[in-house]
Amino acid sequence: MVESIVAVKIVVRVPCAIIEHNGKVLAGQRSAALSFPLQWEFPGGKQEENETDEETLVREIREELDVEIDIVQKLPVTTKDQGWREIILVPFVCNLRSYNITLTEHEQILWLEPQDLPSLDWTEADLGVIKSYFDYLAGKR
Ligand SMILES: Nc1nc2c([nH]c(=O)n2[C@@H]2O[C@H](COP(=O)(O)OP(=O)(O)OP(=O)(O)O)[C@@H](O)[C@H]2O)c(=O)[nH]1
Repeated sequence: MVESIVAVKIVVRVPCAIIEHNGKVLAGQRSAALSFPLQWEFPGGKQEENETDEETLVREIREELDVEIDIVQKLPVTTKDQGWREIILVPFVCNLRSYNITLTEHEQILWLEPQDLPSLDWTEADLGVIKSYFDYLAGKR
Protein backbone atom coordinates (compact mmCIF):
# COMPACT_ATOMS: atom_id res chain seq x y z
CA MET A 1 0.00 0.00 0.00
CA VAL A 2 1.30 3.44 -0.87
CA GLU A 3 0.72 6.02 1.77
CA SER A 4 1.17 9.70 1.24
CA ILE A 5 1.38 12.49 3.72
CA VAL A 6 -0.12 15.76 2.61
CA ALA A 7 1.20 18.75 4.51
CA VAL A 8 -1.45 21.39 4.97
CA LYS A 9 -0.17 24.85 5.64
CA ILE A 10 -2.32 27.13 7.73
CA VAL A 11 -2.84 30.50 6.13
CA VAL A 12 -3.53 33.33 8.56
CA ARG A 13 -4.79 36.68 7.32
CA VAL A 14 -3.76 39.54 9.61
CA PRO A 15 -5.05 43.06 8.90
CA CYS A 16 -2.86 45.66 10.62
CA ALA A 17 -3.00 49.42 11.08
CA ILE A 18 -0.42 52.03 10.15
CA ILE A 19 -1.91 54.74 12.34
CA GLU A 20 -0.87 58.27 11.43
CA HIS A 21 -1.23 61.21 13.81
CA ASN A 22 0.39 64.64 13.51
CA GLY A 23 2.91 63.34 10.98
CA LYS A 24 3.95 60.41 13.14
CA VAL A 25 3.18 56.70 12.97
CA LEU A 26 2.27 54.34 15.81
CA ALA A 27 4.46 51.30 16.45
CA GLY A 28 3.47 48.71 19.06
CA GLN A 29 5.87 46.52 21.00
CA ARG A 30 4.63 42.94 21.35
CA SER A 31 4.19 41.55 24.84
CA ALA A 32 7.07 39.59 26.35
CA ALA A 33 4.60 36.72 26.84
CA LEU A 34 3.59 36.34 23.16
CA SER A 35 5.29 34.92 20.07
CA PHE A 36 7.99 37.24 18.74
CA PRO A 37 8.39 38.76 22.23
CA LEU A 38 9.25 42.45 22.45
CA GLN A 39 9.48 42.83 18.70
CA TRP A 40 7.62 45.72 17.08
CA GLU A 41 4.51 45.46 14.94
CA PHE A 42 1.63 47.43 13.58
CA PRO A 43 -1.42 46.74 15.78
CA GLY A 44 -3.94 44.32 14.34
CA GLY A 45 -4.63 40.61 14.46
CA LYS A 46 -6.03 37.47 12.97
CA GLN A 47 -9.15 37.56 10.88
CA GLU A 48 -12.14 35.65 12.22
CA GLU A 49 -14.65 33.77 10.11
CA ASN A 50 -17.01 35.92 8.02
CA GLU A 51 -15.14 39.15 8.75
CA THR A 52 -13.92 41.55 6.09
CA ASP A 53 -10.36 42.88 6.44
CA GLU A 54 -11.78 46.21 7.54
CA GLU A 55 -14.07 44.65 10.18
CA THR A 56 -11.16 42.68 11.62
CA LEU A 57 -9.02 45.76 11.78
CA VAL A 58 -11.61 47.93 13.54
CA ARG A 59 -12.31 45.13 16.06
CA GLU A 60 -8.63 44.42 16.76
CA ILE A 61 -7.77 48.10 17.22
CA ARG A 62 -10.68 48.46 19.65
CA GLU A 63 -9.48 45.40 21.55
CA GLU A 64 -5.78 46.32 21.61
CA LEU A 65 -5.84 50.12 21.89
CA ASP A 66 -9.45 50.85 22.97
CA VAL A 67 -9.77 53.47 20.27
CA GLU A 68 -11.75 54.05 17.05
CA ILE A 69 -10.05 54.48 13.68
CA ASP A 70 -10.92 55.70 10.21
CA ILE A 71 -9.40 53.72 7.37
CA VAL A 72 -7.66 55.89 4.79
CA GLN A 73 -6.02 53.47 2.36
CA LYS A 74 -5.41 49.75 1.93
CA LEU A 75 -1.80 48.92 0.98
CA PRO A 76 -0.43 45.85 -0.82
CA VAL A 77 -0.25 42.69 1.28
CA THR A 78 2.99 41.15 2.54
CA THR A 79 3.29 37.41 3.02
CA LYS A 80 5.60 35.64 5.43
CA ASP A 81 6.19 31.92 5.42
CA GLN A 82 6.73 30.84 9.02
CA GLY A 83 7.20 27.18 8.13
CA TRP A 84 4.06 25.69 9.61
CA ARG A 85 1.91 28.63 8.60
CA GLU A 86 1.82 31.54 6.24
CA ILE A 87 1.01 35.01 7.50
CA ILE A 88 -0.69 37.40 5.09
CA LEU A 89 -0.30 40.88 6.53
CA VAL A 90 -2.86 43.32 5.13
CA PRO A 91 -1.80 46.88 6.00
CA PHE A 92 -4.15 49.85 6.15
CA VAL A 93 -3.18 53.48 6.62
CA CYS A 94 -5.52 54.82 9.31
CA ASN A 95 -6.37 57.91 11.32
CA LEU A 96 -7.49 58.07 14.94
CA ARG A 97 -10.97 59.36 15.79
CA SER A 98 -9.78 60.25 19.29
CA TYR A 99 -6.40 60.20 20.96
CA ASN A 100 -7.34 58.33 24.16
CA ILE A 101 -5.37 55.12 23.70
CA THR A 102 -5.45 52.45 26.41
CA LEU A 103 -3.04 49.56 25.92
CA THR A 104 -4.47 46.13 26.64
CA GLU A 105 -1.87 43.90 24.98
CA HIS A 106 1.25 45.79 23.95
CA GLU A 107 4.23 46.46 26.23
CA GLN A 108 4.40 50.01 24.94
CA ILE A 109 3.74 52.12 21.88
CA LEU A 110 5.96 54.70 20.19
CA TRP A 111 5.08 57.50 17.79
CA LEU A 112 7.81 57.75 15.16
CA GLU A 113 8.56 59.91 12.17
CA PRO A 114 8.10 57.65 9.12
CA GLN A 115 11.82 57.76 8.28
CA ASP A 116 12.65 56.44 11.77
CA LEU A 117 10.45 53.33 11.48
CA PRO A 118 13.30 51.06 10.26
CA SER A 119 15.28 51.77 13.47
CA LEU A 120 13.08 49.38 15.51
CA ASP A 121 13.33 45.59 15.71
CA TRP A 122 10.21 44.71 13.67
CA THR A 123 8.84 41.24 13.05
CA GLU A 124 10.16 40.13 9.69
CA ALA A 125 6.85 40.46 7.86
CA ASP A 126 6.62 44.11 8.86
CA LEU A 127 9.67 45.05 6.81
CA GLY A 128 7.49 44.51 3.71
CA VAL A 129 4.72 46.60 5.28
CA ILE A 130 7.13 49.47 5.94
CA LYS A 131 8.29 49.30 2.32
CA SER A 132 4.67 49.43 1.10
CA TYR A 133 4.10 52.43 3.37
CA PHE A 134 7.16 54.25 2.03
CA ASP A 135 5.93 53.60 -1.54
CA TYR A 136 2.53 55.01 -0.51
CA LEU A 137 4.15 58.15 0.95
CA ALA A 138 6.33 58.60 -2.16
CA GLY A 139 3.20 58.38 -4.34
CA LYS A 140 1.56 61.20 -2.38
CA ARG A 141 4.41 63.67 -3.03
N1 LIG B 1 -0.90 42.36 14.46
C1 LIG B 1 0.21 42.10 13.80
N2 LIG B 1 0.62 40.82 13.70
C2 LIG B 1 1.75 40.59 13.04
C3 LIG B 1 2.49 41.65 12.47
N3 LIG B 1 3.59 41.10 11.88
C4 LIG B 1 3.53 39.76 12.07
O1 LIG B 1 4.36 38.92 11.69
N4 LIG B 1 2.41 39.44 12.78
C5 LIG B 1 2.03 38.10 13.17
O2 LIG B 1 0.68 37.85 12.85
C6 LIG B 1 0.05 37.13 13.92
C7 LIG B 1 -1.08 37.97 14.47
O3 LIG B 1 -1.63 37.33 15.51
P1 LIG B 1 -2.35 38.07 16.72
O4 LIG B 1 -1.75 39.40 16.94
O5 LIG B 1 -3.82 38.01 16.45
O6 LIG B 1 -2.12 37.11 17.93
P2 LIG B 1 -0.83 36.45 18.58
O7 LIG B 1 0.32 37.36 18.52
O8 LIG B 1 -1.24 35.98 19.91
O9 LIG B 1 -0.63 35.20 17.59
P3 LIG B 1 0.30 33.92 17.64
O10 LIG B 1 0.55 33.57 19.08
O11 LIG B 1 -0.48 32.90 16.90
O12 LIG B 1 1.59 34.24 16.93
C8 LIG B 1 1.11 36.88 14.97
O13 LIG B 1 1.74 35.65 14.79
C9 LIG B 1 2.10 38.00 14.69
O14 LIG B 1 3.41 37.70 15.08
C10 LIG B 1 2.02 42.97 12.59
O15 LIG B 1 2.59 43.96 12.12
N5 LIG B 1 0.88 43.16 13.26
